[in-house]
Amino acid sequence: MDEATAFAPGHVTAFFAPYPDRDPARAGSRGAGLALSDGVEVTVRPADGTGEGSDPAGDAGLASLELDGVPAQMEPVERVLAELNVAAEVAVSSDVPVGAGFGVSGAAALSTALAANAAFDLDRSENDLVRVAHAAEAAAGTGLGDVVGQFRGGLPVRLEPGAPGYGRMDGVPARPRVEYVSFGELSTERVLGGDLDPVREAGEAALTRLMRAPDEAELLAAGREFAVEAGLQVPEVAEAVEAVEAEGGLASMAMLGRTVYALGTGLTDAGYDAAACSIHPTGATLRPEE
Ligand SMILES: Nc1ncnc2c1ncn2[C@@H]1O[C@H](COP(=O)(O)OP(=O)(O)O)[C@@H](O)[C@H]1O
Ligand SMILES: CC(C)(COP(=O)(O)O)[C@@H](O)C(=O)O
Repeated sequence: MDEATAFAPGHVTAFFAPYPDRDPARAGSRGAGLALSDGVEVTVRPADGTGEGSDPAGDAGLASLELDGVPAQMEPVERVLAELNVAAEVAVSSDVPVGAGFGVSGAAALSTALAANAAFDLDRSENDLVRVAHAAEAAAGTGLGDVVGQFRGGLPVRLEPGAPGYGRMDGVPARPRVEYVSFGELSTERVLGGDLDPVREAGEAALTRLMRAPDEAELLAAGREFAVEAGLQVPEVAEAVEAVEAEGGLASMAMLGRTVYALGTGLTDAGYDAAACSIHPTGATLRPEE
């Protein structure tokens, strides 16, 4: 095939308990979040234009990457192509801001894996491609739980950490409208490189709370409590969450970004100029051939 395109939903983590591991396929997080209809589309094109199988010359990897038309770097994408042993040009376009808690790096890695498999006829299974993307993301230090959530869709719950074969998923059976406002980036690498004990403790408490009553309101409430307990809340987000609650709505902080998300019309009701989307029901997918 000349080229292939895949889509992965943005993934907002409501709360997480990180479990790093030397094996990046076993590394991951427990927690829960929201897979959004807004997300990331990736087109993969063989660098030599032939698209015939893997690259025996040994120069496999990323030939070039554009993010919304501008040359950019994304380590998880580079790692996916190196692991799949193909040389490709990658074009990423994102509906959601990068570095702001929507798991753009995980979505780009997962879409790249799905599209590269099609473009190069690699004959890998979906679980295998998810594992490659998950391990690339964990090894790059840009995320732990986004890829498996983005593959599942809905309101994914990570009961056990890790790629397919190691992790275990569940979900919250609801499909709310979601609004979000982003105030900017928060470094995932910096938080994951810091003291994870308080984050893990708060994440475990939030997961226990959610699984007692797994609905959308509890997901938001558990996320709100987690942000405070884990010491991750940032002032602009806290202010917006309070403004939404003052109008009777539910909001919380997107991990890990300076981003607030709300159910329904919570942010517009509080006077914010918010983006709106729905829950992505099925998760990441190859775009059908035209
Ligand atoms: N302009 C940019 N701003 C922020 N990150 C960028 C940009 N261009 C490329 N990147 C890459 O995008 C990824 C963002 O991933 P991450 O920090 O996990 O944020 P997100 O919350 O979107 O997943 C990183 O791999 C980073 O190197
Ligand atoms: C919270 C995070 C560790 C990072 O999320 P992001 O900054 O969106 O890449 C996520 O991967 C998770 O495990 O839940």
